[in-house]
Amino acid sequence: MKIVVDENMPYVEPLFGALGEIIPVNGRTLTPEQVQDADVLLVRSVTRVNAALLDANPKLKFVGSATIGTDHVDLAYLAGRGIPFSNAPGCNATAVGEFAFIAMLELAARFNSPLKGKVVGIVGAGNTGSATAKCLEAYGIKVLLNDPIKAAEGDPRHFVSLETLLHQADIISLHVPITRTGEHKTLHLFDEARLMSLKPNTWLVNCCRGDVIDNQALIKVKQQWDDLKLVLDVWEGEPNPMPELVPFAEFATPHIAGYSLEGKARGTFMLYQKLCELLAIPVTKRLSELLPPFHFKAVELEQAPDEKALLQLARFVYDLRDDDAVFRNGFARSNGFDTMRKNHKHRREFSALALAYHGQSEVDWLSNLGFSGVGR
Ligand SMILES: NC(=O)c1ccc[n+]([C@@H]2O[C@H](COP(=O)([O-])OP(=O)(O)OC[C@H]3O[C@@H](n4cnc5c(N)ncnc54)[C@H](O)[C@@H]3O)[C@@H](O)[C@H]2O)c1
Ligand SMILES: O=C(O)[C@H](O)[C@H](O)COP(=O)(O)O
Repeated sequence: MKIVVDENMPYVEPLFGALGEIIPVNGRTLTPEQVQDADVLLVRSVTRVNAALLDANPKLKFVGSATIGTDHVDLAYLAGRGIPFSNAPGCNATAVGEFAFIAMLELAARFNSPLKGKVVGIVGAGNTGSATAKCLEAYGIKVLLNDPIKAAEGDPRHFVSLETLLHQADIISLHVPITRTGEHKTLHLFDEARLMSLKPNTWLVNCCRGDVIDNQALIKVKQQWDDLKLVLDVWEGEPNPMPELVPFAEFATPHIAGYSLEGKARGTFMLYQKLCELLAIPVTKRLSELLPPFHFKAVELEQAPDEKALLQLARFVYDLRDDDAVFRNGFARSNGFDTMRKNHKHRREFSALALAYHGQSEVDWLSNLGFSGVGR
């Protein structure tokens, strides 16, 4: 069995090695010739999976994408040909939630304006939006959710309209898929008019898809309103973000919000499980076997952390400033965006860090935030 795999997908060898011959490829430049005799194709978000790529392959048995988003895959085409497809919903939700939360803590520290006491509006209350809300609520932050689709489906959580959210939230975090048609389309959901309607001193975090914000309009608005603070992980025109926009972002990163080691491992593992199911063979590998130990065994707390100490703890796990510095230095270089993504030193999730403390009940919220081993 020939398994053609994006070379940026970790843990392929230990999971798929026994199932067939693994052929690593550059996902961004993958050609029909490279995939014409594949039995299995495993991609990430940079590969357009469509008729142009696959028409020449008569034997494909499975396509997997180790991602949450599916906007790069022509699902109707695969269904029409009867080729099973699976993505990895939720695989990197914790990573994105923690990324957004850490970004808010970083902004709070940079502008000496505590996160505690602010209201955060989350647009899109699926896996990543809910993971962000979980972190914020664990820390005692009021969260407003906007998701007209979930609301209409009868999701029991309380939802507000986008207008209410824009009016009441101090921070807005975007967690919608990119959709270009329909009643709830998200393409340029944040267009010039909506950006102009943001409250003074709003913080806007985008780690879903670049074109959910009209980036040209964002530049225009930022030229007028310096008090709008931006965290941008995703960009219109990836892998070539608008160079004028980058200096306007407080934190700028190359679409790596979901790049925790745990998230990437979960993504590959979910595809392994799916292929085993399709081939009717047992799942013999375990996700926990894949992850290396974290370099800090445990951190002992003398007292329950205040916001400054919480940021220090978060930085043990992931220091966003490092990725921001690398991005500013490298995004404009030829192939810079993709090179940064390829070479990204995958960070860990809060769960990798154990915390030790005498008074368990005072720090229960740190367990809810995701740290492990809290209390002793
Ligand atoms: N930056 C990254 O590394 C990264 C990582 C993971 C996911 N993503 C992106 O984030 C997106 C969201 O991921 P997810 O796992 O939360 O997906 P999800 O499908 O679990 O949730 C998306 C939610 O958005 C809601 N929604 C759709 N249109 C909306 C609209 N117009 N207004 C408000 N809500 C709307 C849906 O009802 C759904 O609940 C993905 O599609 C992907 O594009 C980016
Ligand atoms: O949709 C997703 O899951 C994310 O955007 C994902 O993190 C993208 O990463 P990539 O597949 O491009 O490596």
